[in-house]
Amino acid sequence: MTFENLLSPINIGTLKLRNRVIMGAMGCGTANDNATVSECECAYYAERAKGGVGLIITEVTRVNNETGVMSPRQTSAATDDCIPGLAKLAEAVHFYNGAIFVQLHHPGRQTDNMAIGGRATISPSGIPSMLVQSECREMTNAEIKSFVQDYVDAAERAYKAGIDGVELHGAHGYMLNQFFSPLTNKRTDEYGGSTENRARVVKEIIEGIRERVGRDYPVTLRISADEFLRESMFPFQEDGLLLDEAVEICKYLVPFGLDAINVSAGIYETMNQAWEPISFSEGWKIYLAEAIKKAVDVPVFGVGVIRNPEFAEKIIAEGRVDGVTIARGLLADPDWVNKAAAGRVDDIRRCISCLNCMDSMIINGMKGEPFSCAINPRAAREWFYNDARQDGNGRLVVVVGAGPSGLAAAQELAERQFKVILFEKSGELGGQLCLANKPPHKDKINWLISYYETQLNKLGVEIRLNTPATIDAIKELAPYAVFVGTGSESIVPQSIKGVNNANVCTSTDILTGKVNLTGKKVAVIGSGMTGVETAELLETQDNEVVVVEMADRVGPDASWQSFSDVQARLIKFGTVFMPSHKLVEIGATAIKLEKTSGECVDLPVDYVVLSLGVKADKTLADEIAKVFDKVVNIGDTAQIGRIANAVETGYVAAYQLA
Ligand SMILES: Cc1cc2nc3c(=O)[nH]c(=O)nc-3n(C[C@H](O)[C@H](O)[C@H](O)COP(=O)(O)OP(=O)(O)OC[C@H]3O[C@@H](n4cnc5c(N)ncnc54)[C@H](O)[C@@H]3O)c2cc1C
Ligand SMILES: Cc1cc2nc3c(=O)[nH]c(=O)nc-3n(C[C@H](O)[C@H](O)[C@H](O)COP(=O)(O)O)c2cc1C
Ligand code: SF4
Repeated sequence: MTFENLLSPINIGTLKLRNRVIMGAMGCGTANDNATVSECECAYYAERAKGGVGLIITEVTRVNNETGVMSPRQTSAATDDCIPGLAKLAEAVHFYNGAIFVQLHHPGRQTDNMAIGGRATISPSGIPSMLVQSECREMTNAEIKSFVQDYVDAAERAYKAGIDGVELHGAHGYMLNQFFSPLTNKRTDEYGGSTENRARVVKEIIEGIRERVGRDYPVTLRISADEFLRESMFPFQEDGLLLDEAVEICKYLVPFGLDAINVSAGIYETMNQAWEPISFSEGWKIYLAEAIKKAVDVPVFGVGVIRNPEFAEKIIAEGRVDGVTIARGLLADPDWVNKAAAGRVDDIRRCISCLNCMDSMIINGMKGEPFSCAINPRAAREWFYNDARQDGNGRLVVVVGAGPSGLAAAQELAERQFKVILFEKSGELGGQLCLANKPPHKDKINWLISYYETQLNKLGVEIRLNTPATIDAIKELAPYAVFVGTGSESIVPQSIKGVNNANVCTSTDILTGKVNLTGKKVAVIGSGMTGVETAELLETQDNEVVVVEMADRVGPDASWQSFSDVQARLIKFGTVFMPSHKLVEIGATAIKLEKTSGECVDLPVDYVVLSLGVKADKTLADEIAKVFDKVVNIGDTAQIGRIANAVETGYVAAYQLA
């Protein structure tokens, strides 16, 4: 397939893009402490420009440093001292013939009071976000006029810096979205009421920018064309902004000087519709962009789980959208466009929608560190891992274990031109990925397994399947270094009476199909991601499932988005959740659970599935460490974690091998 539509140029106003792929904005947390653009940020975006993307949209960029702050190392365009950094960024992207817009943003009510110096957040009607729950107050009419000027001033700074255009962030429940939406805008002045009044603030921003920098400077709008409140786990009593009205807003605003529309969906309380967990299918919300495209005469871009060039090509060829916006796909693989153009589709490392990037944006953000990608350890770290050395000189490295840590290590070592022999005791690559792909809706995990399989074969890694590594076998090879990624195994606490009974197994047994249950009443013990995903598989196999959790809430350590996605489906199945209950004894027909109060209850069940986490078996690792000089433990063998930990430890150790 040649992707002739996807790779054909398109104009956004006066700006000609080299193809129809836009990199969607992602909060990356790579700016300097004073919110100016850093070298790390330039390298991160430059890598995507080098990878061939048509247009890059930066992360949410502040237009106001007082009420408009979201996170510590977020880029700002709110003051003139930001102009030199933005100019450097423009240069870095232009060097690779790319184009870049700054996404101008104000969070309104969707930020923490502490992030804005303890102030109340501001929004059109002072209604607090149910998710963020920050104190919030209504903006005065004068404040709105000043806010418009903030946007105009920031756009002028981008213009002066040589940035190619600006995207007004009117999506995802932030300030401009708060003005658009009848949920958050109950004003009775000229900025509230009718659709036009609710869009007025953006009209004034566009007019102000046009007055300042002329008609030719590209200005686009990102809009959540449906807030999906009906899908929320929060108790909304109204519909918020729906597609029909979003279409009207776009029709109304375009004539004031918008050059393109970038269509997304969702607000914080419906963030699974904004940045989707693994269960959402490719391009599921493209129909929103399609509807807007029918109503306006400027290019319209659609977003959401676009992972394959074939899919992107198809929706453009069918005239549903003018181009695609890809966010996480370009985080996971900055060379997505170049690989598609070269017909190397199999080489694309497709994003698996695990949302580690979003979780890390929040957690790392608090520590002042950039976000990260579970499967691309260089993402937002291109500045640090910038040395593509080929210095292995054929020296032999043995990698033990073909889980994600071993696979990532083998790939980097082979790229450095070490000779790699990979021992795997099972008959397939992937380690626990071959369990992670079994629950419903998790087939994207297979993309990662096949990516590594393709890469390792191309790189000439010698893969020895069905071959447990032994000290003797490794000794015979006299390796320069040994990497040990033997993973982990399920925890089965012997302190629980009856844990070895015939009616007890682990989630691994269910996922591998070693134990097949149907028509049974099953207690899944432990409500981490593996527990609830196993529960879902059991529900699809016609079992009646109870999830038992010792902590006072289910999914205590799980990522909220991914967990709530599975939980919502389990609720529909009728799964019962029992937090604050600790398993103490297993009998043939019932289990004994201890409540936080110390009281014990009996729960009749046929079968018990333990999902109590994993522990590393380091026996082999310890033996290897005694015999060989250069030994590195990676993945769960080094530290129990998830894919992100496995891939990062494998890659970094291979990158650093001296
Ligand atoms: C059901 C389930 C779902 C999951 N879902 C997710 C998810 O959605 N997202 C996420 O981030 N993480 C998920 N995880 C966790 C993730 O899969 C693990 O964190 C990751 O696989 C750990 O990688 P690893 O390389 O350290 O070890 P493993 O994946 O455990 O791989 C170790 C490999 O070493 C091999 N091995 C062991 N001993 C030897 C030996 N002596 N010789 C040769 N080979 C040996 C094993 O056969 C295995 O293939 C899930 C885990 C499970 C069980
Ligand atoms: C970590 C992360 C940060 C994001 N930050 C922004 C942002 O700053 N501005 C924005 O408009 N959208 C943001 N988004 C949404 C993405 O631009 C995109 O719309 C969404 O992830 C769905 O598209 P994808 O499947 O191609 O990633 C973010 C998404 C993620 C995962
Ligand atoms: S962290 Fe996960 S969701 Fe985010 S870009 Fe990487 S693979 Fe995709």
